[in-house]
Amino acid sequence: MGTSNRIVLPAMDMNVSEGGEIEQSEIDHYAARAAGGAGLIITGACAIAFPYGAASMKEPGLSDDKFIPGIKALADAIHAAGSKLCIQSTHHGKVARVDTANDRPVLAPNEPDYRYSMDALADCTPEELAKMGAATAGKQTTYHAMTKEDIDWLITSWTDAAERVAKGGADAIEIHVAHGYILGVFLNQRDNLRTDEYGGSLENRARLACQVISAVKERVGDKLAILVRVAGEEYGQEGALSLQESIEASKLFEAAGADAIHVTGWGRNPFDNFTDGPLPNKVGAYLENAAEIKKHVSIPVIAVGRMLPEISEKAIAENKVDFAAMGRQLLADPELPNKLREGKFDQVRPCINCFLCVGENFFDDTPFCAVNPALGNEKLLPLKPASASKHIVVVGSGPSGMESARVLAERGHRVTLIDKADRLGGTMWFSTMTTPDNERLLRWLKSELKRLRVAVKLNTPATVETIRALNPDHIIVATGAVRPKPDMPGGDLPNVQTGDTLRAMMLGTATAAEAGLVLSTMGKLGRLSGLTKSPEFVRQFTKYWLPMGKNVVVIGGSLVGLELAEFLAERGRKVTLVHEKQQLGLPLAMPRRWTAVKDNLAHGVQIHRNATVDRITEKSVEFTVNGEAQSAPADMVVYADGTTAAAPVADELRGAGFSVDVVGDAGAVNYIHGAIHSAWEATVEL
Ligand SMILES: Cc1cc2nc3c(=O)[nH]c(=O)nc-3n(C[C@H](O)[C@H](O)[C@H](O)COP(=O)(O)O)c2cc1C
Ligand code: SF4
Repeated sequence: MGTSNRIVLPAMDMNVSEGGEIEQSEIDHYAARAAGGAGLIITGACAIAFPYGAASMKEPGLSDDKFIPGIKALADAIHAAGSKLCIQSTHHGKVARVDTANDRPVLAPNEPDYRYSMDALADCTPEELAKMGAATAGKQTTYHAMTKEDIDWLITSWTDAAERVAKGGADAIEIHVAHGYILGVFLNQRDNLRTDEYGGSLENRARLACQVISAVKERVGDKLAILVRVAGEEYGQEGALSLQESIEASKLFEAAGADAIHVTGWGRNPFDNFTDGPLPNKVGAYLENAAEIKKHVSIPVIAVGRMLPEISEKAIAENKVDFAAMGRQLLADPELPNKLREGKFDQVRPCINCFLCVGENFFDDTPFCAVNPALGNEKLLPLKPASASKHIVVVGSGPSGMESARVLAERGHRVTLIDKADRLGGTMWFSTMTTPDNERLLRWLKSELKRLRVAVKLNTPATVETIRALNPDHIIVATGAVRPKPDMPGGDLPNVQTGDTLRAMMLGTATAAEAGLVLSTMGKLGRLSGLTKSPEFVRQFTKYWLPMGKNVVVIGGSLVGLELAEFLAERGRKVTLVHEKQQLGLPLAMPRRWTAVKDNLAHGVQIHRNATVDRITEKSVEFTVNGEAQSAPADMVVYADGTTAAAPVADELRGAGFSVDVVGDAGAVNYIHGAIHSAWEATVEL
């Protein structure tokens, strides 16, 4: 059931519209978010001049009447679900990869003089680089400085596109004046070096956007509301669009006929600044900019950028902004608005800010979601009840075990979840310390297990006897990976920890809260005199944190090692990261990987790539890079490599005659995304 409310689905391209035609799976995707209660659905970018100015050949087109039936089918589905439809309209300008792919010069105000650093690409695999460049392989982007005729063509194309949007029965059109697309590039003094009436002053730079807005208003203003998407600020380069300029531009857009301003953000370098904008790491990242713009216009303002429900509600109640757009959160849980309306806050599946969805955009691929396997496959929802209810035992309470238990219980099976540890969460519990967003997922999974009355038995190792006593019809083994000590000279020294021993150390005697306290206060002891009075804190601190010493060497710079290195360095340790490959941070999504590498360097982590460890001593790690022997001081060594899938218990149980499936890292190491997806696949039809 859709409804009128202040929650907006912002544009997120699905990359499925082959040849510009809106696909049924895309309609299902948006309709699910409308049925989930979002008041307004904004489509992903649609190309006004498709295929010209498109980012990909899978972007919906608005350039021909043949696209109107697709818009109509989408509008009907959204309206049937009780929501409103807005089509985002764009010309991608300098990021129009389709133009480069077809040897067409891309439109620009002028030949750009700004080239960004490509250093981050050193952390992409050859496969990723090939996929990223697939459409434009071997092609050189050339630019065409727009003439007055090109400008007239653009305005006409935009108004014709808007007319098709209106004929398709949509309620609104969003005109994109941000994210490095053509109108955003004209607005920016670093990109726009023109000396005619379209360059120079802010009024001149905003002229093209204003002309598009007023031409669209004149043609279809009685049928469509006009939203304008603008960056409240651009990050990563001095002299790029400032908040003050954005305020002035928004006033001009209002005067030109805009009915609402949608405030986003933009990082100037897609490799260095992507997690500043357009996809922020920070909660409520653009809210203050949106609030500031709202003070200067009289039309509604939409804020986006990790607008979590709690901050959205407050911001709207305080009249700071009028609407909250929630992108990734609605990918993770399309039912979020309905759940909030019904007071089921605990039931909202959280986005863990992993950037995997948008990572696919770099490859012109369809986004998938780490925590919502039904994204792009909405027909699978709601979950179908099991044809016969069985008793299923799930072994292991990491994300794959908990997700298996959740799906099975939701489908009507009787589920018992056992774990040898004394708490739920497996390695995810540990990862919540370095990656706090994972804590939200853990909390949600726990509360779902409670709601669905899954029987949880902790301190219960899976042996043939314990399982036999439970008498299950089927078993899901989700025991996670193993992390052996390093097989190298000195690998068994007491100063060497693996993910498993570190976890066991924390699990052994600390409660989650205590361990979290110890870790989160590392290095800040002097400022925490109140806490140091707690005997438990002193005990934990003395036992775990002090012996770690000042110098820590992390061996292995994949996902875990990279995040752990930053975590320790942030808390005052002198960290050296020794990594055997070139690319750091695999398999983190590229934008998050790039940021993590940058943050490690900013925190002073000494990074050695392509390094082979020769031996570990009680005080150092000796390694070789390009034939040169090197040494790093080490009071403690954390071995973050060598994670291996293994499920010996599955073989044992199969040998005893049980029916068994293996999910998560026990079957194939793929972290939270792999854990959730493999659990879903094993259970959605069981
Ligand atoms: C997979 C994906 C695709 C996106 N595609 C677009 C797009 O086509 N046009 C656009 O203006 N923004 C796009 N965005 C940015 C979102 O509209 C939104 O501004 C951003 O995700 C920040 O909001 P959030 O933190 O709520 O996700 C995309 C984001 C994601 C995650
Ligand atoms: S893939 Fe990750 S960032 Fe994207 S919506 Fe899902 S959980 Fe959030």
